[in-house]
Amino acid sequence: MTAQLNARGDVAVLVPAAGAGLRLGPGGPKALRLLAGEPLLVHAIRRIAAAGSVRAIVVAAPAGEVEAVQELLAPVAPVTVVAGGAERQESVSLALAAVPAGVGIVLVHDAARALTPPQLIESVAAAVRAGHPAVIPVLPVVDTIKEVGPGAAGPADSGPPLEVVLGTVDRAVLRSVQTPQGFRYDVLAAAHAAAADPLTDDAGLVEKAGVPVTCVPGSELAMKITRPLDLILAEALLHVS
Ligand SMILES: Nc1ccn([C@@H]2O[C@H](COP(=O)(O)OP(=O)(O)OP(=O)(O)O)[C@@H](O)[C@H]2O)c(=O)n1
Ligand SMILES: C[C@](O)(CO)[C@H](O)COP(=O)(O)O
Repeated sequence: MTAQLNARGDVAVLVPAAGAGLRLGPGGPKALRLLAGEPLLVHAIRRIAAAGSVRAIVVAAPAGEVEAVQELLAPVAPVTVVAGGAERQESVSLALAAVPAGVGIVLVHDAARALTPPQLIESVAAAVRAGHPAVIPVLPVVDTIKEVGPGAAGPADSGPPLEVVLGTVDRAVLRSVQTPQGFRYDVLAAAHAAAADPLTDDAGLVEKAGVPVTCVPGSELAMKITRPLDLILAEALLHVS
């Protein structure tokens, strides 16, 4: 059944879904790869549409797949589909240009975080609504983190030189960053308009503009499906998400 979005909602969600998924290996664009028989993008859109504040969804699809993605998502939820760009940041900018007038809050959410619960979408939106201009979900870093550099070359037949440790970073002040990342519409639009070099996330652009970015607790279910093992983990998580 097609989900209905909330016509009185104040949130638009941009879904960058145009990546190749090189780290996942061969098999076509990542957003269209199957998880339990359905494309990752379908899993992601279903969960976004279940978040009660969402009024509009704009998907940035791989350039050659716009019509196919429109057909794929039509039975899932009402979405606008645009062609994405060569970099994630460009895909987000192109989707931002298609946001309907009057939306106050924009969330940017990776299709690759396909199992993100609607509650996380709502908690990010609520923090923006409460007055924070930019909000990101984060998790603590669970491994010990080392700074490394190139080591000295070993014996001629021992392969490339191994890295050496330069120091141990204080992980207590580090966070692993997820999506959805939420912004006041004007803050995100200004940050993208001023963007020079591509960055890996939208909060990075907003930081550069000097706007404070606030953290809320993330979710293990919002893991990014990046490498082949992640697909296996995601399949195991489906019954709890
Ligand atoms: N040109 C791009 C690159 C990425 N993305 C999207 O940004 C999200 C996060 O990117 P990532 O997981 O790094 O995806 P890929 O770029 O596809 O992965 P890889 O680097 O392994 O190719 C994904 O939903 C991806 O589809 C996008 O819309 N447009
Ligand atoms: C936006 C993001 O998901 C935050 O963790 C991430 O930066 C996406 O891109 P990456 O190239 O996989 O870092």
